[in-house]
Amino acid sequence: MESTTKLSVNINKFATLRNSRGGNNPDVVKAAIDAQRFGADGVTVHPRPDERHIRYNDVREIKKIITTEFNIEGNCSEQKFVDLVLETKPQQVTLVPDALGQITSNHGWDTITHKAYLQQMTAIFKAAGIRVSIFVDPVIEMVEAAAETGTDRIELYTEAYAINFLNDKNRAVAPYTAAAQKAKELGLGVNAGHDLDLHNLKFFKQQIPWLDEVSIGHAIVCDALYLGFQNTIQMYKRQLQ
Ligand SMILES: CC(=O)[C@@H](O)[C@H](O)COP(=O)(O)O
Ligand SMILES: NCC(=O)COP(=O)(O)O
Repeated sequence: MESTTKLSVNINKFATLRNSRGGNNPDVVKAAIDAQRFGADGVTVHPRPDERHIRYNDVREIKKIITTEFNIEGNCSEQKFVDLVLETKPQQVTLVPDALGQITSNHGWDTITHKAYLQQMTAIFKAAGIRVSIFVDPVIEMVEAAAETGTDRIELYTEAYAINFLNDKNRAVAPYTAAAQKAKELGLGVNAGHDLDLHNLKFFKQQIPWLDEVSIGHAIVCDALYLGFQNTIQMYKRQLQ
């Protein structure tokens, strides 16, 4: 039997648009409420220290209206991020090794080099009842070392898949199916995200039917400009069936 893959809608880009003009339009709390109303299985935010999109206070406000799953992504080397996660207690925290000022996420954790540190951080979040997911490239050794941190899940960084899908989808997905298979053998859940879209999502899910969750933001917001937010969310949900 195929498992259900959850769609968590990343609303960072609503905040980017709001911040470009000041004021509160679009309202990111409303975006989170509507995403859930329109069928999203969860809401993802990725606050960064410069608060250039989602602000720390947005996270507190969004937490109040979450009825599905709240996933907070970010770099746990920032104490402010750790404090925010422990204060707001989302269902899931995704640990992403972004450098300061990085335009968007561009690599996963080196779980071998940073294993002891990730063990320590994973234990802190799990003690607070928060599921932990570690953002990794689709490399078997990184998955194996992630499993030794005590994390519940990994999130596969899918930018390379999205780029290579356009040339050769089977070759593009091969490292991801291998990494996801290894994760499954090691008892880890598997999430995925970054540059997933209406073209490449269905094939990814077909190749990794046990995928637990995808978090998608940029493409959903771009598609919503033409197709509407509700319709877009429903279209993405159908790719995961
Ligand atoms: C971890 C990951 O791949 C996404 O969270 C990505 O970083 C989205 O963030 P931006 O919307 O800031 O690009
Ligand atoms: N974890 C990935 C995410 O939240 C959204 O990434 P993207 O769809 O904005 O590239």
